[in-house]
Amino acid sequence: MPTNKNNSSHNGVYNSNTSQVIDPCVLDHDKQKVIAFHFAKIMDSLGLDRTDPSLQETPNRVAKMYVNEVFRGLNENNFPKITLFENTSGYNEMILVDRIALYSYCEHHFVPFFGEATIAYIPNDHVIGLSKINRIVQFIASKPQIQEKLTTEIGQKFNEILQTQDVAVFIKAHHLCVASRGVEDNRSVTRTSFFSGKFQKEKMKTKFFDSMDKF
Ligand SMILES: Nc1nc2c(ncn2[C@@H]2O[C@H](COP(=O)(O)OP(=O)(O)OP(=O)(O)O)[C@@H](O)[C@H]2O)c(=O)[nH]1
Ligand SMILES: [Zn+2]
Repeated sequence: MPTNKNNSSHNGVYNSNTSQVIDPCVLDHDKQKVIAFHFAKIMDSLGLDRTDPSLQETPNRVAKMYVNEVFRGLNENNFPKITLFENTSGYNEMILVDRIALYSYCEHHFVPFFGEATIAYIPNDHVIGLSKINRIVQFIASKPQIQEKLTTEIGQKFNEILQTQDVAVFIKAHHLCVASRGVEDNRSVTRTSFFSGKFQKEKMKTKFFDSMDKF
């Protein structure tokens, strides 16, 4: 264990700027500070020298990344602003958005899984702004989970927002917990899908898969 003047052995919140440990009761609302404190402990347990200038800010950096970025989907207040338009043209065919970049985290190992999502729906009274589809997918992906749950949650969220049962979701992802450790298979890909309403019919599933970009 390295010796460290920033002392992680106290039961409190670590502040790398002041090198002080703060009573956690004072700041228990502040997730970032609590996470930084505990991440500093993890680093100490691994024998990392947190006095190294390159590592000094790592606990705060990781905490900021967890709360504001990669796990922002845990806080519903971060849900993106949604723009719906009246379906004035009476469009009643499938709308499909393909190749949506997706980054999530495996809840078992806390390492990323990433890939692409395809979303399709048949509108009722409203259509959604296209970029909002990407934003919703990215928001729901931004938390620790398994791919199956992510797929279902995205499908159900679009059912709710678009007020239509006719939704399909397909996700293709690489899991770093499979690729970079454990079985160390960096070739295998996991595919999951969600079908509701008309998309449960074989004909619509075929249409959905035929419309997807094959590359
Ligand atoms: N179904 C499902 N499993 C996942 C997902 N992400 C990771 N896993 C699996 O979760 C399992 C956790 O298994 P454990 O045996 O508890 O963990 P482990 O000892 O690290 O297992 P290995 O990865 O086989 O080394 C592993 O088989 C992972 O591949 C996911 O999105 N869906
Ligand atoms: Zn995993």
